[in-house]
Amino acid sequence: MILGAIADDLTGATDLSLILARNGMRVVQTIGLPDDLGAVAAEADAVVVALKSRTIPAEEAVAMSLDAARALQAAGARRFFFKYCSTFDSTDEGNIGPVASALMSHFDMECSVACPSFPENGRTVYQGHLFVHDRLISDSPMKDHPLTPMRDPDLVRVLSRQTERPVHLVPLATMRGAPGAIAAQVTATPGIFILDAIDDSDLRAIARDLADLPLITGGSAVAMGLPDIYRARGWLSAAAAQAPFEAPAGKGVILAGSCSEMTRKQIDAARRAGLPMLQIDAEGIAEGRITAGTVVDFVEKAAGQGPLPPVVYSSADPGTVARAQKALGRMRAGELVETLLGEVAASLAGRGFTRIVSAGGETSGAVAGALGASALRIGPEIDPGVPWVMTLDGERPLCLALKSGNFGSEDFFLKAWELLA
Ligand SMILES: Nc1ncnc2c1ncn2[C@@H]1O[C@H](COP(=O)(O)OP(=O)(O)O)[C@@H](O)[C@H]1O
Ligand SMILES: O=C(O)[C@@H](O)C(=O)COP(=O)(O)O
Repeated sequence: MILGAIADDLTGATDLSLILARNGMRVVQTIGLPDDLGAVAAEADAVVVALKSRTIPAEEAVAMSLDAARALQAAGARRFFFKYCSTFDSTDEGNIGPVASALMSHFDMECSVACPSFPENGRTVYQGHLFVHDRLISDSPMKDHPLTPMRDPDLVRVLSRQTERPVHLVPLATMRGAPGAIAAQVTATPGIFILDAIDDSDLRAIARDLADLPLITGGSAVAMGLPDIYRARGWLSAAAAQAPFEAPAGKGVILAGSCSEMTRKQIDAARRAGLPMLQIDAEGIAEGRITAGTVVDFVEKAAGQGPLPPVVYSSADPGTVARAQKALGRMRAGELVETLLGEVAASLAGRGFTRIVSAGGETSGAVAGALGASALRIGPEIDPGVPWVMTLDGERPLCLALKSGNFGSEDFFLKAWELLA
């Protein structure tokens, strides 16, 4: 293994795994830290460990991430990547700053870099400011995210609030300067450097200049240039022929806990296309009106009535979410929904469902956790950042599509199904 990556959520890990696989690395993604990481790593150029550390208390996220780093190191990783969201999802308490800083200390580094840029999905960084398509992030729907509302677009300022290390900017002019210019700036002063990056050539310049940093932190696309550099050094084994990705027969379901604008559009598109729909909500779960049992009954009946998978969604507009959070507390409202969707997924898997689309990072973490999946193989790409994946453990393989809330086109749910057909 060359690259050991630590991702702060599951959909983010899948996104990174897809980019590395697309660029020719043999990738295995784990969910949490399995006991046999060494065995998993023996067959891979990169291992991506998916944590669920984005919104937990910072000290827990640090401890979890350090455990992952130590395990990846013991399994032979030579370079490390800390993956977080392309929308830099975090709060003033963390967890990007505390985890990046702790990993830097672990690897004995005075300086490293941070960059969420993902141009293919419309995330760019200019003058240290994060844009989502044509808007500053603070003017995008991310300002109303249920757990990590992003209301400051200046990443130097955002990260400075999360770490005591100095935070600096590498401006676009340096990013596009002569080879070596980025490395020269980054290694001249201690601290974490936010990197401007507005297209893929900027991301490839990061790999060219910084592939020898023990740790790079960023969104998935920041890793896109690393496989070519490793290959040029003869570090990658010739890719063995991959077994075809054959989805197991069985019924399917779509579970959506993301409240992002894009997921809500995807739900509307699914409704228009005639998919059976069930809306759930946090207060209904808290009051016992909605249980895993009632939801599973609906899904089983609906799945028996036609070829299209049923959709269960808690996705709601910011006003509705805010009311639930006021009544129940922000974290509790989220946990109620996540736990229920996890229970539903596990129950359906036990009843012969083999294809599950899950929308939302935290949601997908809860769903995969409840399914007991611990390792995934990356399959065909549905939309940028979202592949079908197959569980590698358990008695029967399951096909999962773990969709970041913001990713995918409006017809994502339909497209996902067509791809398996
Ligand atoms: N109706 C709702 N009321 C309150 N919280 C909700 C509701 N629906 C979903 N949530 C919570 O919002 C969070 C969405 O986060 P996540 O699943 O990561 O989606 P995204 O990928 O869009 O960030 C989850 O914790 C989820 O349980
Ligand atoms: O970088 C990204 O945007 C994604 O890989 C990601 O981290 C997704 O997080 P969620 O939006 O919470 O699914």
